[in-house]
Amino acid sequence: MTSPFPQAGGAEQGENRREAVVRLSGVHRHFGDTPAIDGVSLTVHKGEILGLIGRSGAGKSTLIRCLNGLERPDRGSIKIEGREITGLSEEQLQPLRRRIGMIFQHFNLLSAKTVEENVALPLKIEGWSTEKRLARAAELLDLVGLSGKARSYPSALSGGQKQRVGIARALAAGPALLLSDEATSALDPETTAAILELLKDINAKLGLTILLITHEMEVIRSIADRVAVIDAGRIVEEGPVWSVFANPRTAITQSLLSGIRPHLPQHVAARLVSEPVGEVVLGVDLSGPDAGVLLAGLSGALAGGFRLIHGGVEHIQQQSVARFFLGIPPASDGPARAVAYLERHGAKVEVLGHVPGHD
Ligand SMILES: Nc1ncnc2c1ncn2[C@@H]1O[C@H](COP(=O)(O)OP(=O)(O)OP(=O)(O)O)[C@@H](O)[C@H]1O
Repeated sequence: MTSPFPQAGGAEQGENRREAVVRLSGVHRHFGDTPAIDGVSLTVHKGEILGLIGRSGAGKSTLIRCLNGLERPDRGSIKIEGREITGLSEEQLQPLRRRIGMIFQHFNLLSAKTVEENVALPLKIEGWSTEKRLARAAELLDLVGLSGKARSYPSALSGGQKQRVGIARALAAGPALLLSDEATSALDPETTAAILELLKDINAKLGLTILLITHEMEVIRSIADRVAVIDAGRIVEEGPVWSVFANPRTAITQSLLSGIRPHLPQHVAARLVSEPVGEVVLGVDLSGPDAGVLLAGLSGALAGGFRLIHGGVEHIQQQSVARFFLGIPPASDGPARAVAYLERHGAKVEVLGHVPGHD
């Protein structure tokens, strides 16, 4: 049987890496005075997982609706697999919509149909025979780890299982793109991790291209290759996930990251003063291979030592991304030497203030 999936595979995948599945150029969609989408240019490359993150009202839903042709941009271009969709009629859009599989926050399963019927439904629309549909549904349920549930009804499933059915259904017709719209927002952390792991697995196994819409940086960190940050209808920052985590340039990205990046503990922050009394507190950001060994080196370079107040090193896409807070004794040239040492090793250092009493 030929596979309905876009195939992954060594060299072939490497060559296709930069091929665009979706390309938006200068897309605008205004509602009265509200620029819901305000000049968005964004490309989703074949085989990648692109995370699109933004706060409520940033324009994510409008962008999705433009992508599947439910909303027409005021201007700009949207290409799916190289084909311009903005001028197409409803009828012309139908086959293109089927190139995009979608999964949703609330799963959107049909409660009166069994799991296998839900999964097979898109194939009915494609005109597949019952036998072929059920065989494909069985294959997909196996892929998402739900082989034993084919005859169950959605009401008998957990949230995580329902989303697995949603994923199987979205993949049924062999889409070019899987669009995940807040697909884990209704799930607990453990189930979220399992579903994200499954998406990552399918991406690796099948080379499936995924556009992941979310308001949670945690989700982006777990599985995305690249991230684009949308704010007030504009893409304000875009890049490899590790790079944006290591060096968020905009206030909105910093704010979206604030919940999951180490920050100076409140009780220390409350005691910070600007006058040069007591220990100097430094905020240090560093990405790259040196992050893990930097502190050992700093220890050797500073006669008076230092205090690790908070923070650590995490690994994103095989890159180490470090963020920590140090207390340096004020004596002699310790703080200046610490800053010079850290900057020499590529760290971004911020002098946050002094903590009186910590001498
Ligand atoms: N049909 C509409 N009519 C008028 N304004 C709209 C319409 N759809 C969206 N908007 C406005 O466009 C902006 C972007 O909305 P959108 O729903 O795309 O944001 P979002 O990022 O998806 O938010 P959420 O995460 O809350 O769903 C908001 O200011 C919203 O009020």
